[in-house]
Amino acid sequence: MNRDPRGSPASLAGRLVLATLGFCAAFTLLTVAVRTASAWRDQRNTIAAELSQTEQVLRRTLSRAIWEMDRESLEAHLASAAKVASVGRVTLEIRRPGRQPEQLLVRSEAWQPSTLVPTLDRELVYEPYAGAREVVGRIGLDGDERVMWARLRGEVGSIVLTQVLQSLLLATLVMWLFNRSVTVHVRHVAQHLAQLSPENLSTRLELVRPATHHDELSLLARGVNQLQRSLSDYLARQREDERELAAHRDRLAELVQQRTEALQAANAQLEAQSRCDPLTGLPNRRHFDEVKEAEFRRTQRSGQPLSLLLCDVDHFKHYNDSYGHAGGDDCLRRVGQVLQTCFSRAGELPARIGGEEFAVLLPGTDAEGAMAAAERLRQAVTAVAIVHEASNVAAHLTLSIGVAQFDPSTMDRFDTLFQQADQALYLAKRRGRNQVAR
Ligand SMILES: Nc1nc2c(ncn2[C@@H]2O[C@H](COP(=O)(O)OP(=O)(O)OP(=O)(O)O)[C@@H](O)[C@H]2O)c(=O)[nH]1
Repeated sequence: MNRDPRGSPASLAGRLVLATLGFCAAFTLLTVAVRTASAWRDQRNTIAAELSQTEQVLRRTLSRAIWEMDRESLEAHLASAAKVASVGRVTLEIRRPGRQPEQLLVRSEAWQPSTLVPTLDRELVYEPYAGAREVVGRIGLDGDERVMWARLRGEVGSIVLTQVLQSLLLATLVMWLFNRSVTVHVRHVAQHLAQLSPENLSTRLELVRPATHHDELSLLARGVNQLQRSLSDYLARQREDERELAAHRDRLAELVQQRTEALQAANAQLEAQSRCDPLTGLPNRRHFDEVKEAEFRRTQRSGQPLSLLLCDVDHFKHYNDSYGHAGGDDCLRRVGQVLQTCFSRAGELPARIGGEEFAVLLPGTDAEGAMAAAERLRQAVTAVAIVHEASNVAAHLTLSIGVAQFDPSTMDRFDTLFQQADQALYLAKRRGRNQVAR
């Protein structure tokens, strides 16, 4: 059950009953006041009627008793009149010709004069024979206020009792009807709403009562079911959108991955191409320069030997002139293949460093080893037998090779080693080409 912020039960039926009781109490007060005023009037009229009735009963007998001077009878009648409940006092004035009027007075015990109760005052007339009417006295009757109040109290008590009973019965009926037709269903709706979750939105709200009832509660139930349907549709759409979004996200991630891999491959290719001579496929001058410095420093640190071969195609200008530039390119390509074949061990670095110039870096190889390797290369190029008719050295293409070994005592830069290999190459050229010099 919901409770208000102060913790007291927030019962609609309870509040309705309190309001009904409050209204009934005010209505009862008003009704009691009106009915009491009416009862007051009725009581006065009743007492006036009783006084009049008493006077009518007494009139004749008293008139005769006065006429006949029957004092005993007079007093007896007066006493019986005083015994009537609503009569508080009886006053009798006796008139006789030639005499002072005489007054007889009978009153009930503790009677008090009051202006609230009715009184009655009549002449007494006696008619000893037809046509002879004579006034023999007066009779006065005063009502008894205490009797009127006692009767009024009884009547007001019954009025109050019936009104209170009526109010209580009405409040009970209202509460019972309200509980049965409203509170029970409102609680059911609240319980249904409290148990709702995205998983059970399809559970319809059904009021426990005949379906023929069409009122505000039916509207409420219809509204709740409509809202549940809308929410359910909305959540389904949202789930579908999320699924699509996730699929798009996965596809996007896949595309990004593919693009990244393609970019990385392209970068790697560019990186490789930037270090590769496109004509021969050998490492180019840039790659050679990077590696040579690293190997030079490593040799300085480790004390391992390091040798360098500088190779130059003999009379290549004539070759170009004889077989054209394309033929020259093809020739360079074949020389490159020979270099790659001869120096394929780990650490060996053959490279094209100029037009028809090649270099070979040989880490861990001393001068003798380098000389032998250079000779093997020279012979390998000769063995390929690339026809070079314009050469005055041989009928085939030849190589001149300069060899130098790193000497830590005299060399502090790679350039020094390079210069020494270049001088050896120059020497090989000068000695007649197609040879290895040191
Ligand atoms: N086809 C071709 N020719 C090139 C390339 N690079 C340089 N050359 C040519 O190679 C020739 C080198 O000639 P030189 O420097 O005079 O040397 P050489 O003719 O080999 O004479 P020696 O070295 O003294 O034997 C030049 O004619 C250049 O044009 C190239 O990539 N392709």
